[in-house]
Amino acid sequence: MAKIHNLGFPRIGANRELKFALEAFWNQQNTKQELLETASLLQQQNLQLHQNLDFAQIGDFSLYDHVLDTSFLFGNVPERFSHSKGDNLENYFQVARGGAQDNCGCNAAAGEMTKWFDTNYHYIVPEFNAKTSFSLHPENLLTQVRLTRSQGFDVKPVIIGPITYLFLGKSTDKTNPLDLLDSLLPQYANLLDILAKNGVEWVQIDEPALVTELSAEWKIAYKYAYQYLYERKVKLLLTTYFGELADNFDLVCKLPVDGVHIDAIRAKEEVYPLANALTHEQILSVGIIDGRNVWKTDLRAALDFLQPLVQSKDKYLWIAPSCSMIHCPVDLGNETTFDPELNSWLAFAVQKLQELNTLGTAINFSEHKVAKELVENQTCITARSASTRSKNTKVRNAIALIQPDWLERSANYQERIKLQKEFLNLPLLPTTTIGSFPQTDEIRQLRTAFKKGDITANEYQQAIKQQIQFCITQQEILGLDVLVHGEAERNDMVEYFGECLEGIATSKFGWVQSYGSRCVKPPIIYGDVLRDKAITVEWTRYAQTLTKKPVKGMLTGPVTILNWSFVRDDQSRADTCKQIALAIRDEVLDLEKAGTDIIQIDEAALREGLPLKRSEWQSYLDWAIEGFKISANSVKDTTQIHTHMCYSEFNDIIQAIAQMDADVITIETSRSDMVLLNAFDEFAYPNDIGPGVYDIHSPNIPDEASIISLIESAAKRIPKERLWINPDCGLKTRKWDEVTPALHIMVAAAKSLRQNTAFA
Ligand SMILES: Nc1nc2c(c(=O)[nH]1)N[C@@H](CNc1ccc(C(=O)N[C@@H](CCC(=O)N[C@@H](CCC(=O)N[C@@H](CCC(=O)O)C(=O)O)C(=O)O)C(=O)O)cc1)CN2
Ligand code: MET
Ligand SMILES: [Zn+2]
Repeated sequence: MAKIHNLGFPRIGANRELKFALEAFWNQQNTKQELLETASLLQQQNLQLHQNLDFAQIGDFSLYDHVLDTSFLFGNVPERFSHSKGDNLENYFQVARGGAQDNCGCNAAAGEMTKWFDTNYHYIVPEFNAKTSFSLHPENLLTQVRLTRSQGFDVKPVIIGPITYLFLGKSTDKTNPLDLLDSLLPQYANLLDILAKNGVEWVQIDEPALVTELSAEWKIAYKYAYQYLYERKVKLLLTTYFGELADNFDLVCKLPVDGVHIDAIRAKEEVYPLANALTHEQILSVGIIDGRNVWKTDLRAALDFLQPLVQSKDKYLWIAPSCSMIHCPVDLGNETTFDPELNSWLAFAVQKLQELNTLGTAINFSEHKVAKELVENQTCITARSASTRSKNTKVRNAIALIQPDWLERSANYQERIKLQKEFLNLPLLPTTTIGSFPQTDEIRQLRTAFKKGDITANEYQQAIKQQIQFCITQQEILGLDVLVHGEAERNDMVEYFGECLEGIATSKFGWVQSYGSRCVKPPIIYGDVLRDKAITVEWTRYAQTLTKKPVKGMLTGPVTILNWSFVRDDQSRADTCKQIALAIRDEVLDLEKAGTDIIQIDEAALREGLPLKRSEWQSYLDWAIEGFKISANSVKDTTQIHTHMCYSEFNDIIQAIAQMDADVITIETSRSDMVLLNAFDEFAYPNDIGPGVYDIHSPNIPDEASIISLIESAAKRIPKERLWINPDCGLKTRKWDEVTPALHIMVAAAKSLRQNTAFA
């Protein structure tokens, strides 16, 4: 009998119940009690969905972030929060969101946030330094163990493994995180023993760092750590996901654990070799259902793939999704707007659990028992591959006609920028913003009313135009130099383009947690991508009629649309990227025709999309950069192309960024005190740069002196003639009463430097 199990389930709720409960709690609109009740209800609902599995996992639920939970589990709370007067939960949210008073009475900065491997999920980065010590706080986990066991489930706690935990953290001094291993391991050992005492047999210990390229010291640390944890009273299932083990394959095979989970979607070729390399009694857990995408599993193909393992591993075979399903929307059953054909191609988390059950029954009992499910599944799979819906001749012909000279601007940057400066007549240190202005409740409610049919398209458009007008007026008053329309018409920078392009579907409830209470609805790219009509031109044109200052056209780039969507699995990402690039190119050229002189193409996810293994970077960068160039570089020399990237660290890809040849790039630098600009300086990056001068993720209003000092510090690295002044990122998550004073101060700082003869 093979066991079936899950690695993790979405916690946000099918209707984002957790998001609303959290935000109400933070706004003091509900009590801690109410928040915890919602959380416990969601956990109960999730538990019921796991009834037919061999285990119910716990520890995958989190009120904010599972990495932050791990930091609290091991007592690793940054020192600046140690004076917090609140209870444990308040303290937890302070680390997540900032705001508590630190030792000197200042607002303590939130823990840094960064993306979880190559997903669009963001975690709170553990902080380490020479003084870091660990202590065990397993109470929450134990409560879950007891509660779940009392309902008759076999409980499998999920914890992040010690090496991945250290790997994900950052040192705030020069301490090597691995130096902390000796003090961390006894706490893990304690935890495992306590879990054993509470009736736990198996613990899932997540070590996704094993799919990255590890240096010798990290490999040694793996051996050391698992030797240390060897022969505890619980059994360990070492879970790897998001890619191949590659160089770490032998290492994993030799670790003294009771079982290994492998991602059979992304590391399919390694599954049989792993089966052969493990001892017969070691569990092999095969992640056969894609936890990162929304396509229905080909159950026949899965069964055929598993069959030899069923024979050879017998009861030592387990079956699971490839990774935790937190990266998947919750329930396809809630969707009402997909047509039946598309709907029949899809599976969200709830449906993936059903697929898992079907596979389990087929393997453990007989295929007869699930004959109906298997036939239905096969019908959908065959129909999808035969469908003409995913192929569009118009798109394929257009791709064949791409000319090499579309990828390069006619004149080089030096010549272009001269023309643009004359044409646009901008001052030294031009001020601008990254695109979005506050997405107020009013704007969201408008959109919801429009989508529900409570207001007409015309009423909606008029109302959005009023928002644009308000936004332009505010920017005029603030004295910004290059304006934006504010993106009020967009629910999200990626979803919006998904809604407007052919070959891409958007869901109604397909929410996926991005960080904390913030969610996204990644579009579903199911076919060839076509832009059959202009998307942003009318909004931009309208905004430009309201002002004499230039209004930047605002687009999301092809790589970012690709990386933040669910992507079709029947053609390469590179090919899909090229199709989106053509669609964006058409939009760029239409904007230009409509008189837009500055066009920004956001590539926030370009760097984020780098493969986990460095050896795969170049081939990704080749097609990603090509995609950007196709979309951007066919414009006239006088048209100024901007791009924006958040999430820092450009050192290792600066050459690729230079190849994009955007006239201006705006980046996130304020939190690093402009140190990130060193990459641009050392590489002698030639084009204009707008290093973010204040952090939009914080509600704090920056002060003028600190902005001036950041600009001066930037000017030491980049000639001032090439500097732009802007915030770090878009302002959509902020409130107007935060944005107005902050931008006022930013503009004042730029003006004061222009007048300062020592500077200008
Ligand atoms: N795709 C994507 N990935 C990204 C980013 C990004 O901007 N986009 N930024 C980075 C950080 N991630 C972020 C992710 C989400 C949000 C965010 O603000 N999300 C919003 C949802 C945005 C959205 O789709 N809004 C809908 C609103 C839907 C809604 O909530 N409507 C209410 C209606 C309001 C009412 O009637 O009261 C409801 O349905 O209940 C819209 O504007 O149309 C949220 O969670 O709150 C911010 C940053 C990295 N990854
Ligand atoms: C995550 S990058 C955001 C870019 C977008 N133009 C905005 O201002 O919101
Ligand atoms: Zn950004």
